[in-house]
Amino acid sequence: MDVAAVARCAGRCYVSPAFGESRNLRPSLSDSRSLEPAGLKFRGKSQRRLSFFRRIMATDESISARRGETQQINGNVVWHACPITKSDRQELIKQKGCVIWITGLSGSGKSSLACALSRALYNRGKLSYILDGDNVRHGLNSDLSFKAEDRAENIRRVGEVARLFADAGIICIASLISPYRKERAACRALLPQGDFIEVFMDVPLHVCEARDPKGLYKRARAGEIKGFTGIDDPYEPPLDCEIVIQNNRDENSSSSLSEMAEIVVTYLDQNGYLKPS
Ligand SMILES: Nc1ncnc2c1ncn2[C@@H]1O[C@H](COP(=O)(O)OS(=O)(=O)O)[C@@H](OP(=O)(O)O)[C@H]1O
Ligand SMILES: Nc1ncnc2c1ncn2[C@@H]1O[C@H](COP(=O)(O)OP(=O)(O)O)[C@@H](O)[C@H]1O
Repeated sequence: MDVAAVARCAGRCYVSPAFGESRNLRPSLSDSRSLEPAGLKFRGKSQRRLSFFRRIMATDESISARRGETQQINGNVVWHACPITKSDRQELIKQKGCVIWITGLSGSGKSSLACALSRALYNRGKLSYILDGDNVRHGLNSDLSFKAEDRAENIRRVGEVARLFADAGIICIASLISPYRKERAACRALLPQGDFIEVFMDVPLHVCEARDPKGLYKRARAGEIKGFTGIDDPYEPPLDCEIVIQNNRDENSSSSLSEMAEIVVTYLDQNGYLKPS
């Protein structure tokens, strides 16, 4: 789909102009980083070994972007770099790792879009993996509730896992309510600039509530579920996300799902994620 086609969908979906051009924005890395500010001094042979170590570390883009020069050592734990880098992995699978972060109310269509997007990418021979809030809460995050601190921890963990997938070269699709701006911003900050693509499912509460596929809104209205997002718990819509999708069709139209997926695929294509760096 071309830009004009994206514009034709503008009633429901649009790409934020503020972010539409964000390609190749990874910070340039220099070999000048040093462990010395962290208190380590290397001289002679050790200095040469350190140069090699630095060279390896400098190729690990996502980690470098995330951790400052002085943060390669965390207490007694030293970052262990591997000479096979993100770039190597991306070259191998002919795509660029990134995170598509889909946020919105329960029933807004996050999981549906995630699946449609994964299918659309698969059809183009691109590898993606979905981290869905519902599913992750069955395993990794099964210890977390829906109180604010636990939602924050849920989002933090998924953000960290998503970063690892992106570092693997995979297009990671995270679909969580993720109601708080601060936590979404923290996940964005884990990735090199441009590699966190936030998609807002902009669907009014009454539409989500009318869908109510799991009957949760009904139970929340009846007071059986406390702290339900949109009912008696907050949702903070993004102010500056890359893509907004107004998914408020009520009919069971699978074509709208594939159209929405195509909007995201177009964004990825135009921003260079569907080919190696
Ligand atoms: N209290 C409360 N508030 C909101 N949602 C609730 C709640 N309790 C259970 N559920 C169901 O939990 C599903 C997963 O939520 P998330 O992990 O995405 O939520 S969060 O990001 O931690 O806020 C979420 O899935 P989706 O409906 O797919 O959004 C809900 O169905
Ligand atoms: N564009 C769409 N076309 C048809 N049905 C949709 C569309 N978007 C969402 N739905 C339906 O709305 C309900 C909620 O979607 P879902 O993806 O489970 O939302 P969420 O993951 O945000 O809770 C599901 O029954 C889904 O089939």
